[in-house]
Amino acid sequence: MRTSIASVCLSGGLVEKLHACAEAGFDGIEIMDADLIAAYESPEEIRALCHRLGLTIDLFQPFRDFEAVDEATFADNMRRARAKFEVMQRLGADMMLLCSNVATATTPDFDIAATQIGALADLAAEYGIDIAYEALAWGRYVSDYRDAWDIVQRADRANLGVCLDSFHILSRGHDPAGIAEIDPDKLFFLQLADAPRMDLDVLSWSRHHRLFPGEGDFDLIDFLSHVILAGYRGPLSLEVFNDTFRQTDVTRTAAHALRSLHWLYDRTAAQNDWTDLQLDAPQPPCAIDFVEVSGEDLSAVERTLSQLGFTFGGRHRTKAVRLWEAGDARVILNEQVRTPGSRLVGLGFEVGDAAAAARRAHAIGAPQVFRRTYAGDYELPAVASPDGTEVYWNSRTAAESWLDEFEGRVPLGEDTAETALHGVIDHLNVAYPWQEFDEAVLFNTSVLALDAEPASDVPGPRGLVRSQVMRTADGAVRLAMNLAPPTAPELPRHVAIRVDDAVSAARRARARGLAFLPMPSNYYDDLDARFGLEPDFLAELRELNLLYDRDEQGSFIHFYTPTIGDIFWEVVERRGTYDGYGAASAPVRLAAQRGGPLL
Ligand SMILES: O=C(O)c1ccc(O)c(O)c1
Ligand SMILES: [Mg+2]
Repeated sequence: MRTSIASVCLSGGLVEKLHACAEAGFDGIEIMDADLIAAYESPEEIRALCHRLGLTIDLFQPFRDFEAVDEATFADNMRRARAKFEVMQRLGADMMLLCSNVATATTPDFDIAATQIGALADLAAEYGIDIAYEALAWGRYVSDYRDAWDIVQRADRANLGVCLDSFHILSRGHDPAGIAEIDPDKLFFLQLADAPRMDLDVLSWSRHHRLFPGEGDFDLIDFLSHVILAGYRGPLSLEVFNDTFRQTDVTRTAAHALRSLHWLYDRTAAQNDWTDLQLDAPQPPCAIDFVEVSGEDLSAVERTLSQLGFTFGGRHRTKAVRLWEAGDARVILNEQVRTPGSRLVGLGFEVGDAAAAARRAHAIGAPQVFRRTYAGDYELPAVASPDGTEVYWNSRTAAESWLDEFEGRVPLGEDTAETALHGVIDHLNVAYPWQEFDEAVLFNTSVLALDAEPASDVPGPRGLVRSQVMRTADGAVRLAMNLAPPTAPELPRHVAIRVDDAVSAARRARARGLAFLPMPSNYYDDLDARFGLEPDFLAELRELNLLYDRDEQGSFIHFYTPTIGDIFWEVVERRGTYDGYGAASAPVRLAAQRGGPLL
């Protein structure tokens, strides 16, 4: 599989973009005319640079508003075309993308369009150039790839074919099954982009909101299957118009872009049982094994954990690292760093095959993390997520476990076993700055093998907070992602522990002196209005600062600790088959965290 990327996906000048693409490992590039026009380097210099970097120029694009026009416009369009063919010849580019006319077309007659495009192809042939005709979703008379193919057939030139772009096809809901009808020799080029489902005019949607594969809602695995089964053998090229990616670090975006293609190709090959599969199978995690918090002095975190009912799980035999446990919820406190505060820096997953998970992650391009280990320590393979959080995998068994590295654990006595907190890590909640969010979604899909739930917007005191949960199908692992508002890029992270009885857990925590995040009294009046709760139950919720939600599947009781450093803790109880996160209470919680009387 050859990989390519349109220069429009990246930020900066053309030379910078070419360097970033080569460094990331792309095979080729689509050069956007606008990027060339704005460059001080001549076409010959760009050609030489691409050659030196080992990049092929797979496409020169776009050429616009050409076909189905009146005679005078046609003559001028041919003059324009000749000028661009001359530039392409100097560049050494041998395929031009022709977009369907969105502005100047005056006739819906496909024969006229075909005659004019045929003349363009004949002119291109003089320069040894191929024309790939693409139906833009908002084209005036041609907005469906099947119509573009119709016109290409009518024109019938050897150097004329179609360019398929997943955005234009899937945004309009056109069935990709029709790709099988196209002569494979006429499948000249393929552009791939994902996008979130949106209720927006298709032009704005395309120009601002395209995403890399795996980050949006399109079924690109199905789409790519159709294209490859139809016989396409050209490069897989990314064409993602997105305001964020055009403002972020070009090297990082290029690397991230290539990961999205590797992921897409791997999943498509796996779905079709193609035997040239090179990557290990994804390893969806079975559970969150631990979270790791670091800081030079974590005594305040330790106090909160102990008030919550966590018990001391031992001291690492060689490092300044301690373990706290609440049943199967494990927190590692790492004081080996010299940074103040406390940060959630790592998490561990239990998986079927940790080595396979790590091999796959590295093949997709996730950066490996090396941790200093000592003789007898377990080697947990790990990668760094885009925000720097370290993710560890382990196929822990009763016989062999990193837990054995901890000494001095306090066994639970008869009395403490009764009152200690006992649970599992239900979910983590992490906020991302706007420029890192989509990259994090792709990481969670491609490297961690999690699936995205539909995104939603939660009203917070500083505006809507985009919220997206990524999880395993069985819900055993859930990562809740928030898009931090630009004014608060460092929103605290939180860890939610699931227990069987959150009310008792809250009572015991309060008896141990835990300060809860206080909820406004109005919140409880509203709960009563919404749910008509038993007076005693409502009083208990109010007394303990508990939050509550209910839907057809069940109910949800939970509470929060105040924030320490940039982390806080949540205790949750899911009743029935409740599967949410108490979204209706989130605005109140966010407001309480910002202005609550104890903070
Ligand atoms: O938005 C556009 O104009 C545009 C241009 C070229 C493309 O390949 C495309 O998909 C869209
Ligand atoms: Mg396109």
